[in-house]
Amino acid sequence: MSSPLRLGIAGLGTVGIGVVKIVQKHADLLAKRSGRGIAITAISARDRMKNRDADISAYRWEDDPMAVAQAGDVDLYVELIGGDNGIARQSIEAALRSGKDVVTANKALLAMHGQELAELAESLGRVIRFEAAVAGGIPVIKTMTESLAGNGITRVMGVMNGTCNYILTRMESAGLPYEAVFEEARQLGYLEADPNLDVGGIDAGHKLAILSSIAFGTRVNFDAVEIEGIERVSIDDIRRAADMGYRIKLLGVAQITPRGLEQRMSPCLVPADSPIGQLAGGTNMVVVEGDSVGQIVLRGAGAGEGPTASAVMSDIVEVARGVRLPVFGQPATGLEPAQPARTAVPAAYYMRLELQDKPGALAKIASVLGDAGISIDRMRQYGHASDSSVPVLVVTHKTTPDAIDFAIEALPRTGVLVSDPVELRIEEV
Ligand SMILES: NC(=O)C1=CN([C@@H]2O[C@H](COP(=O)(O)OP(=O)(O)OC[C@H]3O[C@@H](n4cnc5c(N)ncnc54)[C@H](OP(=O)(O)O)[C@@H]3O)[C@@H](O)[C@H]2O)C=CC1
Ligand SMILES: N[C@@H](CCO)C(=O)O
Repeated sequence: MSSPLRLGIAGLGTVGIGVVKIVQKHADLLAKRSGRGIAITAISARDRMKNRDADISAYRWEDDPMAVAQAGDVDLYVELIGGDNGIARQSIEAALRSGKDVVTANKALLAMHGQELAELAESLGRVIRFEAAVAGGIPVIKTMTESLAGNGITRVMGVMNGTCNYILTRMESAGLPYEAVFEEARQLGYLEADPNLDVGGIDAGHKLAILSSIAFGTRVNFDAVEIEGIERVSIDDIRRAADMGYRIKLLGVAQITPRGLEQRMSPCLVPADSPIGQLAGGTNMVVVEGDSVGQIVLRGAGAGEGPTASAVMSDIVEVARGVRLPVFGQPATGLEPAQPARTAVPAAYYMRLELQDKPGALAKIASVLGDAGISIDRMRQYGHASDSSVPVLVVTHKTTPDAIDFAIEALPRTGVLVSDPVELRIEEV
């Protein structure tokens, strides 16, 4: 057997300690599968005195991750600190320049600076692997770069933020408003330190931008992702959508169109009986469509110690085996800058309107939709919300986002709405 692969791990939080535990628990199995031992030599985190839930006394402690990144007795630098810049980025660059390969779970960093890092790594003959960065334990990066390498990818979509999926499914099952479930998620420790990364759709947008790059051979471009979070999803919409056979999911969709690359992360309605509609709690799902393979559906835990460390370990074993792949599946210098395109693919839409209960109100709504070129598929009026208002639901036939924008702007001018109209795209999944 060749000499062991020596790891330097920076970041000993949820994921870092998970990796330490697997290295310790499965030393023999990992050595057999890799053809060489896997040994931790150096570690770093902020607080040396913290109880780590694993015995780390055998490893050399460094206060500064840069010392791990540049250590002579480290072959592979495992960055599990996080953050889209700062020490995570500096230490990865230092490790590459010191002749080390890198494994990371850092989706924010890859979404923001993936292209520069990939070019640096490849110019130095190094690899960066990041299976854990998208959908935690689900092996989507390897599936796309390796197993689907023979396919033209036509569409990638999925639910890629477990916290948002937990909030949305819990709102429905418990009949609780968004604010109450958000607080519950905070108590359970599901939210990122900055909760807006989760509920604002940013974390999921990072993941979608990474997948787009691999799928379409384009430079990762997070700024071009159209993002809307789940904050405006109300319990009313969840109930009404359910009545009509739908569930609301924070859904990411990326596809190449003749106008350019569409990437959007937004709350959408999906059929309740579809695989995505059935996805409950913190679970993730990624759907990839290829021109030869058809549709692939991957489902599993998108976060947490075990699942995320499992994905990190798969990268470590890949490096130990001597597998060397370009960061985004093809040489970084050959990745095309994609023309960003605003979503224009037509879809059906759900609209919830709170109307004054008076003669002619519905006719005015129908007239605005007609003027916008929107055809109504289904319309349902509910019991009175108050003495003077009534909720009306509309499901449109397929129409364009531009037509919907036109209608949403025009509807308040009818003078029959008692609150702002709500519209959500219905995605075919
Ligand atoms: N948690 C999850 O389920 C998932 C996480 N990820 C990604 O994995 C990475 C790690 O996440 P996670 O383990 O949850 O994060 P944690 O917050 O649990 O851990 C972060 C670790 O980094 C250490 N750290 C922070 N700043 C510094 C610094 N300046 N110098 C040295 N060490 C530092 C912390 O030290 P100390 O412990 O002393 O405070 C801690 O050990 C992130 O990129 C995250 O996005 C990806 C998928 C899922
Ligand atoms: N905050 C993320 C963690 C995993 O990336 C989520 O909820 O999915």
